[in-house]
Amino acid sequence: MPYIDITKTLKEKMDVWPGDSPYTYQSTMSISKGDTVNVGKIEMSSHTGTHLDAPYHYDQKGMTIDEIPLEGVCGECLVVDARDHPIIKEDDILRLDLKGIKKILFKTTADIHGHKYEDYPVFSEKAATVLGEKGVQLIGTDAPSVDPLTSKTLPAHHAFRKGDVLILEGLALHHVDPGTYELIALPLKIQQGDGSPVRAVLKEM
Ligand SMILES: N[C@@H](CC(=O)c1ccccc1NC=O)C(=O)O
Ligand SMILES: [Zn+2]
Ligand SMILES: [Zn+2]
Repeated sequence: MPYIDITKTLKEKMDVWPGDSPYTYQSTMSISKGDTVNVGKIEMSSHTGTHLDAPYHYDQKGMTIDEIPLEGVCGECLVVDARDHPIIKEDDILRLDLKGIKKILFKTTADIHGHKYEDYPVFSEKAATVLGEKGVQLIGTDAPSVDPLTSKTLPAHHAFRKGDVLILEGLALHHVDPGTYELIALPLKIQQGDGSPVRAVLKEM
């Protein structure tokens, strides 16, 4: 099977960031009611489920989601097992052979424990800085954020921003073995968007 789906399903009553817009899908036209077609209306936050942050999400001057280059979200990526790390620290990064690695996905315990928002693995500011310094251009996590729920300063987001590292969040990685794959995770082309849901897939290399 060449493609591995690493996207969370968007469904009614799914967990969202506390206080954020709930996900809803409503039928607006229905064949069973005599319409020619079935049509639905989706309402959701740009940060629901598996999504890409635009730098604009945490930096007023940052790139918006419609400006993200396609090569920034497609290409060779490394999936690493970070399941025994409640905080991904600088040492965890320094132990990795990142030669030539531009995209790296971190498989943590977040996905196994469901999309929980109270405690999920995060990145230390130093780990985020080192990833940028090593030339990584995109990181992905199965957690809903790279900073703690209660953070008001978002140190990891801003450290990734300084290193021009894009952030994919809410991945489904529980079924993915560590290794090298081709990643495709295209955001919607939302004008002035701060982020977007993506359909993220991995292809065996
Ligand atoms: N996935 C988001 C979570 C987040 O920061 C957020 C999402 C919706 C509404 C507010 C948020 N953050 C801070 O208030 C992120 O970490 O980029
Ligand atoms: Zn986000
Ligand atoms: Zn984020």
